Amino acid sequence: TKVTEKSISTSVVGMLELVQLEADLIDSLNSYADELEAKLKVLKSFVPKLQAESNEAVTQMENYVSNPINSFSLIRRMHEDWHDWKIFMESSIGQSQVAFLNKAKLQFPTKTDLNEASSSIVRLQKMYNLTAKDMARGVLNGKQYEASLTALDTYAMGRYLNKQNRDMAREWFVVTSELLKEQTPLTPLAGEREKVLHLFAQAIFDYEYYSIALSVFDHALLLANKTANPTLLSKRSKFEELARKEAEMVEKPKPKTKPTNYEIGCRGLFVRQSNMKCTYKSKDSPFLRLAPIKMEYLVLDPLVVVFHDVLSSGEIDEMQLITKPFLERTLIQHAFGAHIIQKFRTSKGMWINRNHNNLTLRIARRIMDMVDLDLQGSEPFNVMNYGIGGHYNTHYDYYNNSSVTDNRMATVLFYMTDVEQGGATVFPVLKQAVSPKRGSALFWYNIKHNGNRDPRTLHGGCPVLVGSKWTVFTQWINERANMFHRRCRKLEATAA
Ligand SMILES: O=C(O)CCC(=O)C(=O)O
Ligand SMILES: [Fe+2]
Repeated sequence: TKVTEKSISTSVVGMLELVQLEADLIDSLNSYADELEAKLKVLKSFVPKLQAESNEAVTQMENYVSNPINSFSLIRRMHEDWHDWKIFMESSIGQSQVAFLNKAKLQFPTKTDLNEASSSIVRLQKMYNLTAKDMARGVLNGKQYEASLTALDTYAMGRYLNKQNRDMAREWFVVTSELLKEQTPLTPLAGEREKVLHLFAQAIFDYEYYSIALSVFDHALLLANKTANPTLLSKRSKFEELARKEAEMVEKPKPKTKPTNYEIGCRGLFVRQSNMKCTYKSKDSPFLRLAPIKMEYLVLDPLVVVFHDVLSSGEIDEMQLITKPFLERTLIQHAFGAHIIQKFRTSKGMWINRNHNNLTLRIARRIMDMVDLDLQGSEPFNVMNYGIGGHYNTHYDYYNNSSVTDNRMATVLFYMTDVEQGGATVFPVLKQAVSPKRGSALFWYNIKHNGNRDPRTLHGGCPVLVGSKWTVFTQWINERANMFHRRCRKLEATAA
């Protein structure tokens, strides 16, 4: 199934193009201003000269036209010059800039893109327990970033949330009303400040957040600083009355629901277990003899292991380079083979064969060295890039369908970037959270010794809060080629 939706917000790569496009549009707007200015300059310098000539004529009309030279000149001017001025006035300005804008429009984010981006913000807000106010000021998990939202941004969030969560929408509209008092929105259609405030007050009123609407309305009156006219005053008393009723009706804020294990894990609040064990895996293969792998056991049953520094920086760069052009919105596989886009999983991804090139072959060999499993029959590498709020909700990697004969017995997950905040891989049942670290890999068994699926391996990729979870790539290892290991796992033997 081919997806045509661009899904800009689901990957950082898509966002880079948007940044460049906006810069180009601003340049174009600037040259539009230059053209306007050039036209204006002609006018401003010519009009006074025209006026001087005309003034002389008007103040002594008869005298002026009785001179043949003046009258000839007047006739000629009226016959010729004013046609030229008409052409000048009618000549449209900035046509090339308008054309550029029209072309650029094709690349603009769609309504779906904006909805996805909004839903990512909501996801982050819920998952990391963030306030709208902090987010608007660029404070994420207590850390101040050089980023902020405008009143138009926070208003868009309120509008998005209005139908699904009025409490959260209210929070965003409150921030909007505060921002409106500090700043004038940067939109050419807004006009003067007072008018903008009235427009927002009305819009928020229409969404039935009366006390917020009233506070914006009052600020508009304050700015106008003149005795408000009767129409405005009667409107205000309507706002006020509804705001009063609203205050009586507002329910107490609901007690916060207890965070789930997944949320606790994503927030980095699992207690670190102290019985962890580290070792070097060094025998068996030429690669390992040269470069022993640092192994960290997170859980022994089911086995969950982190391998440190297993991909070099150069290998990662190359991997990103060859996969970048092919990243597409990841789909979730559903019953009957249907693939659909889901909020459940927001990322861009692609499949790449293990025998794609020397690098992928080398990585495949390394996986076998690391975990002593055969990759024959397993799916290709799956490369992923998570964008704003990108995540993969909790799931099992194995198929639950009993007709599946070759299930994903184990998973290796390589991290190709550090993620500044968020983006951990969390196992809520095992109470384990692994933060992405460029070059390291996470490994676990999905299937038990007896061949049964192991539901304790439930896991998910937490939403990325800050940073880009760059192409985590996953190798799901199927079991058919590894029947022997199901009963006799070398790795676990090493651990014991
Ligand atoms: O990105 C992650 O941390 C989890 C990815 C995952 O679970 C998967 O690819 O199956
Ligand atoms: Fe998974």
